[in-house]
Amino acid sequence: MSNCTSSVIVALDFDNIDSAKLLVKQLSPEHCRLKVGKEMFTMFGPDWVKYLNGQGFDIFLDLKFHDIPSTVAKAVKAAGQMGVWMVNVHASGGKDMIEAAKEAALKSNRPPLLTAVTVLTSMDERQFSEVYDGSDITGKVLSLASLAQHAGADGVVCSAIEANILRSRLSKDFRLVTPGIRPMGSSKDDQNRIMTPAQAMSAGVDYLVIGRPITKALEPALTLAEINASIK
Ligand SMILES: O=c1ccn([C@@H]2O[C@H](COP(=O)(O)O)[C@@H](O)[C@H]2O)c(=O)[nH]1
Repeated sequence: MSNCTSSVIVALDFDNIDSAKLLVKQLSPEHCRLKVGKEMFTMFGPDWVKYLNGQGFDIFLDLKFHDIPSTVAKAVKAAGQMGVWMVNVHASGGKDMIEAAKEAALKSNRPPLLTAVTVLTSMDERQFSEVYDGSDITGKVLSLASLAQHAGADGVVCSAIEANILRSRLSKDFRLVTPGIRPMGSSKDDQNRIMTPAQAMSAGVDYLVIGRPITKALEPALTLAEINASIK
């Protein structure tokens, strides 16, 4: 584990490892954690995660496993062996799947935190209603988060918009990990449920996942420093 003092997790979504390494060299493990997602893991695999770990960063492996319990358990075990700090599954995979994932995580020497994705932050009401009938986003996030907590997850991935209600209904140490974070004035891209870093922290979020507003900034380290200052 690093001695990170920040709540920011920088999402590394690059199709080129040299560009990603150039960015990482400008960042410090004290000032942020890093997230490796589907694109970079598919292209560069466990070696990329080990490289970042070797630079001293805590790594959130964001592969959002969603499969039968035994398959997810084996994937989480493999993630634990890679030494990641956090790994995630889809909460909609159900209680048995989350329990199996948690059991597998606990078998690691240094068990990763297990979080469960509720409703993707890119989803607005229209997209949501095309997938789920007869419920609203907040209600669905709350029910998936309660399920995840009862199944032993350490927290959920949700939008900061839901943080207030989750904080009031779930245990205090249940981690809220929120993508869809946009500093004032930055493009929302394909995110729909967004908040600024300061708004999210006031709503009770534990970790802010921020990708493009930092990775595409002219001066990523400066942008990160400004975000960190805004949430002190
Ligand atoms: O609901 C979710 C779950 C995961 N993500 C991931 O977070 C980052 C966000 O990147 P930005 O560039 O800041 O939009 C990205 O890697 C997603 O895969 C999410 O956005 N929403």
